[in-house]
Amino acid sequence: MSAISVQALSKTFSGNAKALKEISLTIEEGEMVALIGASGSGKSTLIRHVAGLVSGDRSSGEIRVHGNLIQRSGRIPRKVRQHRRHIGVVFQQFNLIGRLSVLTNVLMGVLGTAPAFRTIFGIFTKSEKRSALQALERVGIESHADKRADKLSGGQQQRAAIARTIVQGARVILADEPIASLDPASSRKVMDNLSRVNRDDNVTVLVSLHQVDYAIQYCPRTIAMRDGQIVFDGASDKLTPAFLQELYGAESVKLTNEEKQRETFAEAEVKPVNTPETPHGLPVGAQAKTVTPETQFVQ
Ligand SMILES: Nc1ncnc2c1ncn2[C@@H]1O[C@H](COP(=O)(O)OP(=O)(O)OP(=O)(O)O)[C@@H](O)[C@H]1O
Repeated sequence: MSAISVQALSKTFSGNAKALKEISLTIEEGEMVALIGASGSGKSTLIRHVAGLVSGDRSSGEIRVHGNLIQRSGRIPRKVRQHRRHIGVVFQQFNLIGRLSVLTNVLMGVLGTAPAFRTIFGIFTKSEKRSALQALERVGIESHADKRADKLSGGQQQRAAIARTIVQGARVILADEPIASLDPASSRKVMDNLSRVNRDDNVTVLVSLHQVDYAIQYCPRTIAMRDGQIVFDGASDKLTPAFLQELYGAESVKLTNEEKQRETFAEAEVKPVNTPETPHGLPVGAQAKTVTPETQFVQ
């Protein structure tokens, strides 16, 4: 049985052109797959549909995660809550509740398995706390357990979000641009953690990335999207410079000042990933777009 199966998924937002056009894909258990594509190509929309947060068009087929129906013909069944338990979601931002401790945020992973009153009042068992601490240890931030979540750096917050998926017991992690606003050193730590959970726990990971170099380094398989369609699905090392230039077009050279500064800073601090100079026609570690709050979905 596949970990993720998407059949003929289409999505039309009101007043907009189709964001997804008859997308079909299958991801097997234990795979780590990158989702790439220019801004607006449909990556976030696809991830949110797989997570069961958004429903597709009526004309759509179905989405299953580990055989469980997430949606069919644009309808999300009520039972989806049960199935979402096994799906960990990591977003670019807003992953944690800032005023709560890091440990409590990670303990939120037991939501769905513990009785509602316990999670509402923040009553967790010793063994739940122990497993949350162990998860924090696995992602290397156990010393921050008692801090307010909003006191952590962006990269540490992402690692806490990964720890939460571990506590949740997620069999699939959907990560939507988890490193888009991080410097290369933090990005690498987040990707290392995702990769470790994938390798050690056989958790399937689908991660959308703007940094093609990270996709190639961390994900054996890449799915590339353009205008709501899959235009490449295969081994990441088969991506060619010509294809990537075409995929990103002018975006590949459109770096903001902030990104340029981050790159300059990063070069001084750490060696970039895949050191060969722009092997895929993109600046090393560069983001192929500018992320703005407007590009985020409202949950
Ligand atoms: N809630 C929404 N309402 C209307 N249109 C939307 C909505 N969400 C996304 N879209 C549109 O759907 C298309 C795909 O957007 P999506 O955010 O999935 O792309 P993306 O590849 O994730 O881009 P980015 O990398 O900028 O996040 C875009 O044209 C976008 O404007």
